[in-house]
Amino acid sequence: MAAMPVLKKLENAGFEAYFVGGSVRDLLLGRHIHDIDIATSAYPEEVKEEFEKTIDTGIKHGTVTVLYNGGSYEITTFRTESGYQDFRRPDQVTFVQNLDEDLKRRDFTINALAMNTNGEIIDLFNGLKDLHNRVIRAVGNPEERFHEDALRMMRAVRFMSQLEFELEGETQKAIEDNHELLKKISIERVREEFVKMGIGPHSRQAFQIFLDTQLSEDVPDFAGKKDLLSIYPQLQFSPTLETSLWAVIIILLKIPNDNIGKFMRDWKNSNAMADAVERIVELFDLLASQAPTDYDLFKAGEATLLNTIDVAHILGQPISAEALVDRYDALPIKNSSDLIVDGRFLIKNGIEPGPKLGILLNSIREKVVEGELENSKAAIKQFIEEQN
Ligand SMILES: Nc1ccn([C@@H]2O[C@H](COP(=O)(O)OP(=O)(O)OP(=O)(O)O)[C@@H](O)[C@H]2O)c(=O)n1
Repeated sequence: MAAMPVLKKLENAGFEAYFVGGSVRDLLLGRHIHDIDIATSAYPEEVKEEFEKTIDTGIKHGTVTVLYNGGSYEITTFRTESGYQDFRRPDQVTFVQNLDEDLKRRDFTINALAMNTNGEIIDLFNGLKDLHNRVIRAVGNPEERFHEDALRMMRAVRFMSQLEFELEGETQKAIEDNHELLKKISIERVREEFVKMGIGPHSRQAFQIFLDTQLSEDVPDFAGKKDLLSIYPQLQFSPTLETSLWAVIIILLKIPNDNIGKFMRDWKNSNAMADAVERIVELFDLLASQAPTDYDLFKAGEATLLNTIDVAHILGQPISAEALVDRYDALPIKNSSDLIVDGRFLIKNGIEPGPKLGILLNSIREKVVEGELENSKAAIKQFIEEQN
């Protein structure tokens, strides 16, 4: 790891230092590491003495950002948090001289792992076992962890979705019992976790837990809308882009067109995001008003990065995967680039490369566009054989 020299530098200066949190978890899962957090026994002033380029990111909370060898590292003094205010951020930070106390204050076992300069993992709460079994479990008493920071309940469902993990029973129960604490959390912080959940690979499963635990009832705009939102976990495929996620949510919640801008602003989205989402919703409105063909659904899916089946589902015209696959081959084409075959297909079917091939391909395209020939490999193959 290119970050190792940073740990070694702190160690050489006589301090303890460990990689902690998400980077250790993601390293062990083989995931991309985007932020490297380091916990150390050194106080912020001592960290600053060791490195030339530093930024006082959160000096009161013990965090200094260090720029070293082209990388950026958040170095935080071992700490516990005591006296939480409004179930939000720690009110008071107490620096401690050992790693154990620091790890104890963390949210989930898989986020409470540390790694030292020898690459050894410090695992006080069986985080490795939970990583292996793909489980999100609160460190220690889940109620306490959620009272310290209620956002952690959203983080639980976000990690489920992002990492494709299950939620451990006691942790889930504590969310069910304490979901109302989420009301205290700012929409900006909720938004960040909601979006990560919504575009993660396991978002439908996580969304189901978001609804089942009643967390959704404590989120503005979602309260009392469980019935409408319950379509989301039934989608065949989940959004991979923020714009698609918001469009799906707005369509499911039946937000009137005039209110989309306000809804997007209330959720602290940018104007560009709001505009993009409005365009997607307009497309859905258009389709809903004109009995769309399979082709329209397919193209709308392409435009919104959703699955054709989901586009149909969201429009209230459910179609099964089997039915769609049966009809897929026969989709009429409206655009020449949608032809199901190309020159290589003609060559494979006995047409010599050359001008004749080009002419034949053009005439196939014209016939398909005119609806005289089915856009399927079988029909086109038969047509080629008839021409030869
Ligand atoms: N409400 C929170 C937020 C963070 N943490 C701890 O601080 C670490 C870093 O937090 P953060 O950067 O927000 O999340 P990551 O776990 O690193 O995940 P990612 O960066 O992938 O979002 C977490 O791993 C966890 O140990 C916590 O205990 N409670």
